[in-house]
Amino acid sequence: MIRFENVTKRYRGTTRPALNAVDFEVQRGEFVFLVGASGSGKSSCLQLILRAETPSEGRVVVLGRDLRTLSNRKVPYFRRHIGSVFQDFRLLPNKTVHQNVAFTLQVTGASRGFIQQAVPEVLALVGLDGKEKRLPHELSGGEQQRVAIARALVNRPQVLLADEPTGNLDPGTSIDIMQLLARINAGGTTVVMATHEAGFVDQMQRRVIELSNGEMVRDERRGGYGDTSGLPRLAPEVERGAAAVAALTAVLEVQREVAHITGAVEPLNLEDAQRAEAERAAAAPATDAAPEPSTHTRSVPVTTPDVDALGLADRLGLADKNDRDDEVGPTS
Ligand SMILES: Nc1ncnc2c1ncn2[C@@H]1O[C@H](COP(=O)(O)OP(=O)(O)OP(=O)(O)O)[C@@H](O)[C@H]1O
Repeated sequence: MIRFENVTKRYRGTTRPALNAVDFEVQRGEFVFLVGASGSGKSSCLQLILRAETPSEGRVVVLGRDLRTLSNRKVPYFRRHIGSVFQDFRLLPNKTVHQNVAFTLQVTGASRGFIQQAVPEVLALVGLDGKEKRLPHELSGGEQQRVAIARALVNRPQVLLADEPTGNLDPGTSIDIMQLLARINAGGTTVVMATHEAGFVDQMQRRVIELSNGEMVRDERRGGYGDTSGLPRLAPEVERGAAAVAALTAVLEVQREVAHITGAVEPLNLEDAQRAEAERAAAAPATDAAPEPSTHTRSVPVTTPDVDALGLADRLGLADKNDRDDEVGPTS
């Protein structure tokens, strides 16, 4: 149904190919996830299937047509068999839900009678009955994506391409959209979806094609997302540094009060301490494990005051000595 034969794609003005000698075949009715880090070539694959781009080398064959030999004049007819949805929905803002979907049929010259029948049917399929007269801005993100899916399906395409279809949606809405795509696939439509959603890929256990720097590095029948190290994530060091600085600030406050009472404390320079903490955090290997309490907070040269007596212990969480391992700083 879709075949990439040794496909290389070089965009004008770039040195590294976006796709390099990629080979795979998708059978009718399959659900295929395209995964890989940003820039690995997922969208380029979808653009080639849609004939929005052409390969620099190799062949792309879709629905039995070699897209190299497909004339520009025939591309709109070819695309009627390929539905596509994108992260940003791409709806016509001044047209209602019904008009957005009907528009696709109007440009292909469908009869009025067919449009009147097909549009409500496909809107019901995606769960949008009753919302026909709404404008896109009167819909939630999930509903807008459903309109885009309805529009992609109204021609009853054999293939549905989805480029990060849940990328702009909250987790709950994303699950609804994934369930809808799975249902469409169960109805016989071949689905090829580029995604960064590791959770969905892991749960659905469908075919996974993984790209890395334009090379196909995995093609697994029932796969998971695999290596998530390429996904953006918060650096734990920053959290640890923030917690340590909060602890240092607290200790400084104790020092100041102790100094006020006893006059016996060496002043601690917060900037020096922060710099030391930053250097320590940078030197420490990144880890997902719960951060160790900063050792800096324990080596501050405070002359043993009776902290409890200062009335600050409870406020700083120092009263119970058994709770030393508690993280300092924001906890949620
Ligand atoms: N029209 C273009 N002109 C030049 N370079 C492009 C073009 N489209 C994509 N590229 C480059 O091709 C490479 C692959 O991009 P592509 O969009 O296919 O990756 P992707 O895996 O879909 O990324 P993302 O997950 O961020 O959408 C990137 O280096 C990108 O900069």
